[in-house]
Amino acid sequence: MRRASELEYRQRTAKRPGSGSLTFAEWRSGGVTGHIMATQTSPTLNPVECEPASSAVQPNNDLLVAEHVTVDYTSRGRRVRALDDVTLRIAPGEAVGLIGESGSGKTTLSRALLGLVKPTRGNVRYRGRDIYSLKVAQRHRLLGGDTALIFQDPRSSLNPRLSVGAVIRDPLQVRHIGSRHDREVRVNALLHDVGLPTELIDRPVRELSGGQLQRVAIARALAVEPSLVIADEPTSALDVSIQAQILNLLNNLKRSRGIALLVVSHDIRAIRFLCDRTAVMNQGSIVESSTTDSIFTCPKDAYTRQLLDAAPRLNYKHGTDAKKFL
Ligand SMILES: Nc1ncnc2c1ncn2[C@@H]1O[C@H](COP(=O)(O)OP(=O)(O)OP(=O)(O)O)[C@@H](O)[C@H]1O
Repeated sequence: MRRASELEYRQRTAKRPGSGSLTFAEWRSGGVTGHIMATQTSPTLNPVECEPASSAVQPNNDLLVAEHVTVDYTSRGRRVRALDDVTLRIAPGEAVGLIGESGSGKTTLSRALLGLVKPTRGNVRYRGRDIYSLKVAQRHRLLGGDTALIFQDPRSSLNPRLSVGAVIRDPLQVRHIGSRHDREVRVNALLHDVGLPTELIDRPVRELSGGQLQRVAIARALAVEPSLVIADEPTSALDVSIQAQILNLLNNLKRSRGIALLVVSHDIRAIRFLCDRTAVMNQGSIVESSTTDSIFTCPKDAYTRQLLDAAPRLNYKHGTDAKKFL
C-alpha cells in the first residue's frame, strides 16, 4: 500500500472548447486514481431535460426519518425558531446533502437527527423508533453504536495528546467491542481503509497534517461500523488538494460499506460529488428536496437558484468513478 505522504496530486488548468476554464485535480492512492473536475462556466439549464418533481427519490425503507420537526431556542428571553416543520428521510446506504446559507438551520437539524436537540414539535425515528420517546440511555444505545459524526475541523474535535491508535480505538473501548487483540486488528484495518500507513499508530495526533487528521477522524467514525455518518463540513478546513482526496475517500467508503451519509456543507461541489439527494434549507425550512442532479440542473425554487448562482462556478460531477467524467 502506498503511504499517504506519497499521494500524488496534480492540479492544472486547461481550456476546452465550449467548457470555459477547466480545472481538474488528480490523485492516486493504493492503486486508485481519481479526478475531480471543475468548470468555471455555469452549467447550462435546459428546461426540456428537467425531471418532473415526482421523479425525486422517495425511499420507503427509511433508516432515519424526521417528520415535521420544529426547533425553538431561547436566547436572552427571545424565541429563535431554528427549524420550522422540517421533514427529511434517509434510506440505508443513501447519501443526502444539506445545503443552505449560514444560519439556515443545518447544524440544528443534524443535531436533532442524532438525538442531541429535542424538537419543540415533530419527531425523529431511527430504525422505526421515535428517539425522543426513549430514555437517554436507550437513545444512546440505539444511536451511539450505529451513527457517527465527522466534524469540520479535526484539530478541534480530536484530543491532540492522544496517539492515532488511541483516538481510533476509543469508541471500541468505550463500547467494550472485541478483545484487546481484536481492537488492534480493527485499528490497523481502519488505518489501511482510510489510506494511512500503520506506522502512524503511535504518533500523537498533534503531529499530523490536516488531511491526515481528517482521515483519522473518518477512521474513528467508522470504528463502530455505523449505518449512518453525519459529516458536518468534512472538507472545508482542508486545502483544495486534500479536499479532493477526502471527498474520494468518503465516496469510496460509502460504496464499499453501504453507509448512509448526511453531508452538511456550504460547498456545493462536495454535495454534488457525494450525494444522491439534496435538500436545500432556508431560514429553518427545507425549500426544495430532490435528486442531486435535478437540484443542480433544474432547480425549481427561487432560493435554490440564488444559492447556486452565488456559489463558485464549479461543477463537480456526481458519481462513483470521477475518472469517467473527464
Ligand atoms: N444554542 C442556540 N441558542 C440560540 N439560537 C441558536 C442556537 N444555536 C443556533 N441558533 C440559531 O438558530 C439558527 C440556525 O442555526 P444553525 O447553527 O442550525 O444554522 P447553520 O445553517 O448550521 O449555520 P452555519 O452554516 O453557520 O453553521 C440561527 O439563527 C442561529 O443563530
